[in-house]
Amino acid sequence: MKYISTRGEAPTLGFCDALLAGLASDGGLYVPKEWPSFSKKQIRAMRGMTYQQVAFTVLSPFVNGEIDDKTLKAMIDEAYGTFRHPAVAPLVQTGPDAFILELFHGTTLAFKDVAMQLLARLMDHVLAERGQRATIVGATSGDTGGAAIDAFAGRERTDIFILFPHEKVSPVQQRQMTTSSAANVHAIAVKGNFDDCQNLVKAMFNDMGFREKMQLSGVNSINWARIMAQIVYYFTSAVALGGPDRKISFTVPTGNFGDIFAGFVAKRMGLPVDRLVIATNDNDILARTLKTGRYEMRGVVATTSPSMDIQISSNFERLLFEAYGREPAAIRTLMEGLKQSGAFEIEEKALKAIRKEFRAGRATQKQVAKTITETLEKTGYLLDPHTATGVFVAAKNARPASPMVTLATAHPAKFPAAVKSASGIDPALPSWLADMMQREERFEILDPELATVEAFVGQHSRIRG
Ligand SMILES: Cc1ncc(COP(=O)(O)O)c(C=O)c1O
Ligand SMILES: N[C@@H](CCOP(=O)(O)O)C(=O)O
Repeated sequence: MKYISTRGEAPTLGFCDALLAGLASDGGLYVPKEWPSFSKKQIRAMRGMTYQQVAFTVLSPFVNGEIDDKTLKAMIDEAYGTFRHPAVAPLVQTGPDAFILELFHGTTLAFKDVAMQLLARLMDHVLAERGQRATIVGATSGDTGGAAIDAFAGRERTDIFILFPHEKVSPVQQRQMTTSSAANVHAIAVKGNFDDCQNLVKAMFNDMGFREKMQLSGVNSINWARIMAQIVYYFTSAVALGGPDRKISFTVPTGNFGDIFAGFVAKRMGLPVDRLVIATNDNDILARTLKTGRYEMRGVVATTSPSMDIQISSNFERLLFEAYGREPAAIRTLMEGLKQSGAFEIEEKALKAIRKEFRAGRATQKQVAKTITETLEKTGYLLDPHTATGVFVAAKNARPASPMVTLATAHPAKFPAAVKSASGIDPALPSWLADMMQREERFEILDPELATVEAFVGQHSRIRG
């Protein structure tokens, strides 16, 4: 399997090189040259497999033998051995056809752990084999940062720098990033929003001198391996509900479009998926885009689901690439428009292709709070605000007698203020995080300027700038 850039001007890479590259050198995102596919018989054979076995089956075609099977299996076992639920990603039924896919049983209580625990092991392995080191830079609206720091803390071959929006993440999210005692971990509070953080990370990658000198690598979902690992739970959950012999719908709380893009890939790989529903909060750029065909940035508003307070939805570029028939020139034009004017129009044919695959809806903060209250009253299930966004939108897009799975992307204890105000319940942190709010914090506050951030990374990475 080879990997190509959505902008068509970066070298084609194998799996291990794409893994270390993160962003392509032309500013695009790597995608597999073709989608591997499974027959119904092969998908049926996943019934009764463990999560780890399905992961190996689904990921193997992407890794393509660049890591031997025994080593890959061991990494998968170790990564998912860190999860606190034996099923890794269990399903909970909350209505006759309504299901919640719990993706928060990892160490930092968000779906990011699913991919990040594997990514850290994959990177470590490839760097060790090559005798290389890497400087990892990442942007977070709250969850990716904690998951990445947990997965990479103390690793000998990597230094990790996580940029988060100052005073715009929940206290639990912040402390998951700022209380690590590992010397290779650096949390940076940027005076700006998540889009500023993400733009700074992309700008560091696009500064070729800095990129090469620091041997930059990325752990955001711009890195193909993140998406790859997230495809697995679409297969495990669909198969548990009778797939591939009936179609399952999924609603995904969406920000950077990585998680739902993984669902799109699962469908491309042969999984019978009925509806794929994008759920946004008040930062509804994706819902507006599907309705109007115009991707248009507006100011980010702070909501009770801060991890989805995003306007520049990176992985939408991967979808555009598919919708435009994998034509990189078209993607270059669209992305140039976004850079110049903060907007672009999607041509009719591509928009039709997107609308064929996706639906979208938005939940206001009031609707999110009401969904938390009512779901608790009706089912006894306590939702976090991101998942509640999904549950609200799922209800509007469900079909009678057809299973709808909403992805539960975070544990309610990560967002206690919003959860308590809607439900009256103060969700407790699990035992391993119980002293989190008492731990000492260590982080740097920086202006959102490329030179400032590069100088900080250059001074503190063990690969000296
Ligand atoms: C809790 C939570 N839910 C949903 C999302 C949205 O996921 P994605 O960015 O993959 O669309 C994020 C982060 O992006 C998140 O942290
Ligand atoms: N919500 C995310 C934003 C970054 O998303 P990623 O999936 O591209 O890493 C976060 O929690 O940081």
